[in-house]
Amino acid sequence: MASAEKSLSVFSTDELPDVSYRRFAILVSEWNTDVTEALFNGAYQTLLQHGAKAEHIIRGNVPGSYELSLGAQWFAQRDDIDAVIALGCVIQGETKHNDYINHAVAQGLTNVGLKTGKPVIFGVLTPNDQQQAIDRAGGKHGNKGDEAAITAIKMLGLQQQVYTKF
Ligand SMILES: Nc1c(NC[C@H](O)[C@H](O)[C@H](O)CO)[nH]c(=O)[nH]c1=O
Ligand SMILES: CC(=O)[C@@H](O)COP(=O)(O)O
Repeated sequence: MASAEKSLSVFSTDELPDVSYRRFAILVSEWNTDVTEALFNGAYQTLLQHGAKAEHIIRGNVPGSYELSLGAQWFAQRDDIDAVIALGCVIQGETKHNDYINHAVAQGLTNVGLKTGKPVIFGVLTPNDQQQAIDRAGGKHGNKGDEAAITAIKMLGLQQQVYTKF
């Protein structure tokens, strides 16, 4: 289902876990900052709205989305971080550079999650143009930052369920 058919900011909040004690890292790419700041604000506010504490949320900036994977690994390896949200915006350019970035960061973030066993959320927009990015960072299709925050919360709930013995 394309974002155009489903708002990135509309989701079921039934059965969300208590995250008042959970600690989150939010990584933000410094490319396309008008977009990534909107993604950050969406993610940050959504975490607060669903029970996370401001003092339990740490922000880190990376030069570009390609660096999100290493930044995520550094945070995810910390004992006091429960989940990492990686935010970026890679707009298609004239060459295939965006493809290489997107594939690298998608695989890189996946690998960090699998290696650490912690939720590492892919909050990277990969639009064809600036308008598509704006539409997904608080525009007509919602905010992928909101979606990334809810995804982190839901995965922590699943983790708690899985590791709670009968
Ligand atoms: N063109 C975009 C980039 N490019 C920079 C890379 O992410 C990386 O920082 C560089 O290749 C050095 O390793 N990054 C974005 O996040 N968005 C873009 O549109
Ligand atoms: C992916 C980007 O937008 C940036 O690296 C510039 O890309 P290009 O050189 O292909 O226009």
